[in-house]
Amino acid sequence: MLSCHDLNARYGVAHVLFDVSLELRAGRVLSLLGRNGAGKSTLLKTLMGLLPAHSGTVAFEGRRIDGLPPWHVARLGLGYVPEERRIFVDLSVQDNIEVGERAGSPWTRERLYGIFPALREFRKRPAGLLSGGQQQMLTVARTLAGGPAVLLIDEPTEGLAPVMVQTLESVMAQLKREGQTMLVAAQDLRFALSIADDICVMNLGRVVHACSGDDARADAARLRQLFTL
Ligand SMILES: Nc1ncnc2c1ncn2[C@@H]1O[C@H](COP(=O)(O)OP(=O)(O)OP(=O)(O)O)[C@@H](O)[C@H]1O
Repeated sequence: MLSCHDLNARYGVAHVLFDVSLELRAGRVLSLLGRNGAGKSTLLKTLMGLLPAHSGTVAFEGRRIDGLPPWHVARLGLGYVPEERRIFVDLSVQDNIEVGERAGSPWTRERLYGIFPALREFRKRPAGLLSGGQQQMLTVARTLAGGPAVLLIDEPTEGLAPVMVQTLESVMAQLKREGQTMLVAAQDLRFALSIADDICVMNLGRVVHACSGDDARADAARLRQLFTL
């Protein structure tokens, strides 16, 4: 469904992604693991067209999308939840979701409220009054409201209290059960393993290991080693 091949990306003269290739299949969750600075965020930005690919290709549903502007990539069906939560703090929770809504999205507001009950409860509140974890949920819900075929999420558990991490984990598991295709960048090995069908480990801008989630869960110690290279 979404793939890249020999992707290279730079910030100015700094070469950050090196020949990255991966494939995300429909209905699956790919966890992109790597410690700080491994290149996960840069990869998501490059897939979205927020950072131009220096070389290599990105394809979505059989069509080249590298070189397209981010709004076009989003319209084709890629939804991006950046690491920093970009909610409209003065708008209500409901209005924030409405901003993301697109006609024909399978993720109707009622369905989203079913998955994120706290958002239903606080729907009239200004979004700026939500906790960090609830703001993270709102960002995910707003992106889903646009009906993305693929959801790209950057470090969803970063900076959240353990109880919120658990909530988010069960939300992501439910999204997965409902067939949402996802690419999830994470440093949290336990979280990444809990939802992954497939795993890619990045280090210093390269994919250093790729395997199935089942293989990774069977030998988490080896994965931890690779991950901390
Ligand atoms: N805007 C930028 N300009 C220059 N270098 C950058 C920029 N953003 C990131 N980098 C560098 O690119 C490399 C990859 O960073 P990236 O943020 O993609 O890693 P990451 O795996 O997502 O880690 P993190 O979890 O810290 O975001 C790092 O060496 C980082 O310092």
